[in-house]
Amino acid sequence: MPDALLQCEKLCLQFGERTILDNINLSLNPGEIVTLIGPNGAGKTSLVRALLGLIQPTTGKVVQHSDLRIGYMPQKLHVEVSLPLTAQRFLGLTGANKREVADALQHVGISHLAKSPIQRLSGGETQRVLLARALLRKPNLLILDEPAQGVDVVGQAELYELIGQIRHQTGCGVLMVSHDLHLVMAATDSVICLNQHVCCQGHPESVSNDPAYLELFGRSAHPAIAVYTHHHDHSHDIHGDVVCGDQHSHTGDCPNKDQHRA
Ligand SMILES: Nc1ncnc2c1ncn2[C@@H]1O[C@H](COP(=O)(O)OP(=O)(O)OP(=O)(O)O)[C@@H](O)[C@H]1O
Repeated sequence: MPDALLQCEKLCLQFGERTILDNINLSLNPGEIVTLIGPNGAGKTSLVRALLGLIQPTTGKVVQHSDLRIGYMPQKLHVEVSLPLTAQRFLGLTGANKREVADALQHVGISHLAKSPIQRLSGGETQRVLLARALLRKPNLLILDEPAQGVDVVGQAELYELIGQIRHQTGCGVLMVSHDLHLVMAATDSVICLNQHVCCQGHPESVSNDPAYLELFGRSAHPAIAVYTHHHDHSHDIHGDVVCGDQHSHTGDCPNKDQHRA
């Protein structure tokens, strides 16, 4: 039985001819926060879906701890506008009883919104409801897909702080997908910079010495994340494939392609 909550080894995913994920190795331990970052289309959600068992990797394997209980928070909540659904009732749909729902709402700091229709909640409040729903599963692993999407900067910082508190209180592991790198840097133990393959990974401080992130996202587009000054020895074509200096591609005969996966 592995000690890690979740691991994947040499995971590759193809859709048709297209390689979406290439040779991904990942390990997530109890109490650890790991954040996946990468540009749009980098394969972050696909990796999460493969880890959740929702899609089958083309090759490689996912190993889940036998005692794994995942609480999943999706990117967005889609609810019919005309549906009369309070936060309390929405959480009750999980099968949780009133006490459990009240505790979950309190845990995420929105007890006062229990009777509010969820369609009227702000972006940050809605994300907290989704987090409460994930917590009702009593998870030992939280998987959060862009938890601060649609939330203002102050709300984002509060949300990441809350996630950190939940980790400390419950000891759960956390795997996040995020574009809020400047905030996530302070909130995560480990960063994985993904663009089809793992471009760089490690402690936020060590990753910040590698230019991969700036190269992927563009310094001028995201000045707030200029903390990322890490070294990167290759670039990507429009499909996300690695392009060497001599224009050989990742899937072709690039002589250094194994180094590029480091
Ligand atoms: N079922 C599918 N069939 C074919 N291609 C898919 C499928 N699902 C995702 N893709 C493609 O895989 C690539 C990676 O998508 P994915 O959603 O994993 O990226 P992402 O990093 O999460 O992007 P974003 O930051 O925009 O959410 C995209 O080019 C997407 O179009």
